[in-house]
Amino acid sequence: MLEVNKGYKSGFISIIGRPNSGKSTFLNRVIGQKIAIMSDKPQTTRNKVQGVLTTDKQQMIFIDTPGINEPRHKLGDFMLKVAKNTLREVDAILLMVDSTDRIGKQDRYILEMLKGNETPVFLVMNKIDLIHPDKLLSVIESFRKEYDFADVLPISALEGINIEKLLEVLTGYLPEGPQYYPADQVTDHPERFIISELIREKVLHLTHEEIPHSIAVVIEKIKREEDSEMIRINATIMVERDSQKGIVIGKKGALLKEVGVRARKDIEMLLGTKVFLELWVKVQKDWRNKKIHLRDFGFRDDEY
Ligand SMILES: Nc1nc2c(ncn2[C@@H]2O[C@H](COP(=O)(O)OP(=O)(O)OP(=O)(O)O)[C@@H](O)[C@H]2O)c(=O)[nH]1
Repeated sequence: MLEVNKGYKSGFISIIGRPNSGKSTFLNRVIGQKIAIMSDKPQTTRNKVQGVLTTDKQQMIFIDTPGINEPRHKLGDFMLKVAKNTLREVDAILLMVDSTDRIGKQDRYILEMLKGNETPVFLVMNKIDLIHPDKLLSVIESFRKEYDFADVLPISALEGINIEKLLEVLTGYLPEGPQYYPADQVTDHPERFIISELIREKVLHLTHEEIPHSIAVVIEKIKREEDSEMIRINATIMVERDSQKGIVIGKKGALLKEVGVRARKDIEMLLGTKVFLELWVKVQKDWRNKKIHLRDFGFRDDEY
């Protein structure tokens, strides 16, 4: 699942902009029925995953970046740093603007925060259904004077104008990458995080120093078996190097098996039912670079 298939693209996209600019309307429009609203993410998550758009060619993960819209005095230095770091690590940023508004103090504040950041920023001029094209051009001009946008994309989130075009442009900026979320995932499972942590804990316990804490466990599937109380869980342990894969699997699979036995016991306690746990180990070279994102997905990071 998390292997990078050649040509498959995936990435994290931060949607920022003033309140009322149409961010929610946009997300609903983009993702519609396909939305996987991650409303039950653990409270510790910093950036909320708002929706995942999966096709056979790409996966776009839209995240909310708290703190961006706040005036500076309301933010601690730490939060500000966190927000800035996030914006540096996503693959694209959509700055959503209500085209009927003039550029304002808050927009300037956001643009100021983006300066020096190399992530492509797209100016999304929303609500074009409400504005004359001539006026639109002058508003765009006032924004472009302030920032070097990767592209300017006029849309109407409400009426669905130019949405496909926007996605197409965005796709061009996504890197090749794995499918982070299963395609069929409609809602996130609240126990998902705890289960992944239980498995991760067993791996770390049984491997000592050789395996860094940055390993992650991705729960691919949690499914109740038909006609039985048994729950089937498929999980992948992500490591960074082949050598680590060998360690986690162990001689003739002994270590992985032990991880499975111990984790299964705990998970059965947690869920109060029999569990069939299937574990895989995969090497994902770029894993560490995606660390920030993964933390947002509910993976703990002890170094943070
Ligand atoms: N005419 C028109 N109205 C829109 C469009 N997009 C959003 N709106 C309206 O603008 C208002 C604000 O939209 P939201 O999607 O809630 O805005 P938001 O940016 O998510 O707002 P916050 O949650 O406060 O940050 C709503 O009444 C929407 O119906 C559009 O393209 N055209």
